[in-house]
Amino acid sequence: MDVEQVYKALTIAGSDSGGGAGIQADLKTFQMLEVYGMSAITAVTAQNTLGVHGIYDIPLEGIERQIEAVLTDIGVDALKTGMLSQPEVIELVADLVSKYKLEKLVIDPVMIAKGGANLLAASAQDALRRRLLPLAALVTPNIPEAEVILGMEISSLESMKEAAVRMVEQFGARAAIVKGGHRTGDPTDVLYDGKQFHLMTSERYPTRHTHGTGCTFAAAITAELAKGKSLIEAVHTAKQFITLAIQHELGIGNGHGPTNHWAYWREKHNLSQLGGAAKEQGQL
Ligand SMILES: Nc1ncnc2c1ncn2[C@@H]1O[C@H](COP(=O)(O)OP(=O)(O)OP(=O)(O)O)[C@@H](O)[C@H]1O
Ligand SMILES: Cc1ncc(CO)c(N)n1
Repeated sequence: MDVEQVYKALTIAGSDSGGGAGIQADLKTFQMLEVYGMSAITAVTAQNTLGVHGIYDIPLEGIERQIEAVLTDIGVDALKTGMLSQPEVIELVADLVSKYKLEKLVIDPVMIAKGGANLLAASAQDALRRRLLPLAALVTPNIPEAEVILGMEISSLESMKEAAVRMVEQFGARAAIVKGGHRTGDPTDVLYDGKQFHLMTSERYPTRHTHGTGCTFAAAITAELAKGKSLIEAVHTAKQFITLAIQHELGIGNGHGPTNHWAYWREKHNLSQLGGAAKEQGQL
């Protein structure tokens, strides 16, 4: 029987005890896209679907050792960053990405959780712009994050395009995708790859269960890049992955619940979907 190659991806991010965002969302996504997932935890959050109840930063040395342990033995085909919390963590990640010449770096510039908790110190914004963006193969801001990074208002498709171009031309990312989840109507994400725009629109599902959508989307892109897919192919697969994950919400928790990380795999294998949406529609 044929045996296929194993591809490896690393996430450097915060832990979400509720399992819907952060490290947990990333590892679930890597697994469902058949990529071997590894993690370096930057902060532990006590979190559920109702909000963030505590944040406990991991000492810098502990973060460095996790990343070095993975890189010096197992190696990575692609990596992503999520919640980096403090400016020193950004400096450390930038140093290690340069030291190990890691090319396939996806930066999800996580700043604020859906419930409003701050996941990136204000003092870290400058380090993010100065140190991390120039190393990014792709940066994946939502609209409020792009507004903070660029100091501009984004209220139209045209300004989303301008924001994506500025991430590349002014801050040195090789590509940028500005996500449209925070606008009304069917969400359009704007990708600028340094040469041209690619617009991706999906149906908007009217659900409150969108906790961790950004993490899941960026993790899916990272997994596909790890397999050697082109940026455009990776983003298209990730868009399908996140759209199905939102469509087939699990209906877990009393607040903003997680997305369904099984949905893409189950659709691909022609299996019926798991979850709360089916229950509400009377199918269970
Ligand atoms: N209700 C929805 N229906 C369909 N697609 C959505 C919906 N909300 C967001 N998306 C899509 O999900 C992806 C993630 O976008 P979003 O803007 O929600 O990220 P985010 O704000 O960084 O997420 P988070 O901070 O919760 O992790 C994008 O492709 C976006 O278009
Ligand atoms: C740990 C963590 N990372 C990222 C987000 C953003 O969704 C979150 N809520 N929690």
